[in-house]
Amino acid sequence: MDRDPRFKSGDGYLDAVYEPVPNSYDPSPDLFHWKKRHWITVSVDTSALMLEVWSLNQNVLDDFIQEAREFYLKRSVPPPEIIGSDSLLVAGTFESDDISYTWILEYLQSQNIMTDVVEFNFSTQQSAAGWSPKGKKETIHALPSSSSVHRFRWRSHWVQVNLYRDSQITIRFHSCDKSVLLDFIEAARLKYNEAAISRVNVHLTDGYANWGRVVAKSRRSFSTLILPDGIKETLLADIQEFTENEQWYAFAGVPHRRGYLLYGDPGTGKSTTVHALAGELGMEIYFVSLASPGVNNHTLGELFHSTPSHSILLIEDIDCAFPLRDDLSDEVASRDGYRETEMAEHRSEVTLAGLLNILDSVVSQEGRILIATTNHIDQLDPALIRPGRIDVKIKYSLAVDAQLENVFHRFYPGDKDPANPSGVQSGGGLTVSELEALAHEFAAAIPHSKYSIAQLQGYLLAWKNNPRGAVQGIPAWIALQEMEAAQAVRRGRREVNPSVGGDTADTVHGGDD
Ligand SMILES: Nc1ncnc2c1ncn2[C@@H]1O[C@H](COP(=O)(O)OP(=O)(O)OP(=O)(O)O)[C@@H](O)[C@H]1O
Repeated sequence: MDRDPRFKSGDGYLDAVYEPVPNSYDPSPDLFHWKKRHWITVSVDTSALMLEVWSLNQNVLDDFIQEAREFYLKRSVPPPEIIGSDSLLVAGTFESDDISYTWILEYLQSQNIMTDVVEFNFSTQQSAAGWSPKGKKETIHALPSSSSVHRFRWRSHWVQVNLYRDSQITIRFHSCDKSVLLDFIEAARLKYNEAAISRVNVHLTDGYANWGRVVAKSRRSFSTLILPDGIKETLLADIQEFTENEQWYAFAGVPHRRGYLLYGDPGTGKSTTVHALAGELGMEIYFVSLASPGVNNHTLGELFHSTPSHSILLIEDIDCAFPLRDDLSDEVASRDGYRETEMAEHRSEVTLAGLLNILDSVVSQEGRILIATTNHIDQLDPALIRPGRIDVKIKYSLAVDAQLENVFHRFYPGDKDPANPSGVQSGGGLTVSELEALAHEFAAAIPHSKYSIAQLQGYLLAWKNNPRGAVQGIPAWIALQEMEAAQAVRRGRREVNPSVGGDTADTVHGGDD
């Protein structure tokens, strides 16, 4: 008897289909009493199973199949391994160069499956993905080695996971309902975002135009950023305003993109700002260095294109990428011989024209936030930093008054400071007003606009828990800095002109007169 399928596939499982019995079918049947009411014979051969219900009521067979189906759905034994991809079951593949791979990997990790795995690949690379020894700080993490297969129950469905080492995950559901797969992906994405609240993910390029490895860094509080008043608040508000006003951009016919340039002396907090901003805004950082091998106009275009919106594309030290003009002229080169050598070392395959094209390109993601950093804004071509490409420029300077006091307070917050609930670094047993006075003294003893926060932090690290010592040690430290700076200048001169050799060279010059 050939009948239309009767069972609905709302749960995603295949419908039961009634087929005519083949002529050659002749297995020896088994008879059993179902529900103490109906006799059923079952005949099984290698390819088919035939049921005969000893009743004139056709519903008995339907009921029996329905019950078998429910039994199958609820069973605790995993279904057989699914091999190949020609099955009717719904499947999804996640490649390691896409962020969804990380969502799925971390989600699988959180589901506490793969307990039967005995072969691992270990890595000490910083990452949130992978299995770490329980209770230990994540210094090492493991992934099941190549081609492992795992089956587990997710919500009411059986799932099969094929993990191909570091490159691909395939998920197959024992269902043909696509929405189950989409629900699974959404659950993984939400879980990932939840966990990301305490960290910032930095995506790095794999050298072949793809975003590859993800480095998870712990989130840096915005309050630890020490900048002159108003700078960080203004920057944060500007980005928030940008992300919330997509419709305005569409209405005004302006591409929904924004570029920021953070420029200024080394160690003044440019990279730290990007890191803290990403944490504050719940965004991920996509980091590319234009001077990296393999990064050229083509690969950079691809990377721009595949950077998701609502994330930060960070280009650090953008000036290292190319000389002032693509054709570095003699005039520019001779202006600063030292710089010429530095540029030759870092010469990028990305050209200025190429970068301008990419920045303006229509294939660039909408909602893109680009942040570039440089120590040498004067080396950048004006075309690169015109509005539309770079909309906001922020200067980072060496530490001034308020910053000096601020960095001191960060190191010695005082035991009772509410901003220091952990009490990690104390105020050395001093009262809040004593620490205030020392912070003033510290700021007064250091010349303004001469040292970076990074330098000062380096100094203060040597005086952990000893704020008085830190203030008293300042004159000696400054003397040391000045001596080192003078030596560096002499070394720089020698590199440009080897005939100039510190004290000896001065004497030679003296002889020339
Ligand atoms: N303004 C700042 N606020 C808080 N920490 C800072 C600040 N400036 C520097 N630091 C500290 O100094 C270190 C170096 O800072 P960062 O890398 O952000 O400097 P940078 O301006 O990006 O330097 P470069 O131009 O050399 O890349 C970081 O560890 C950071 O903690």
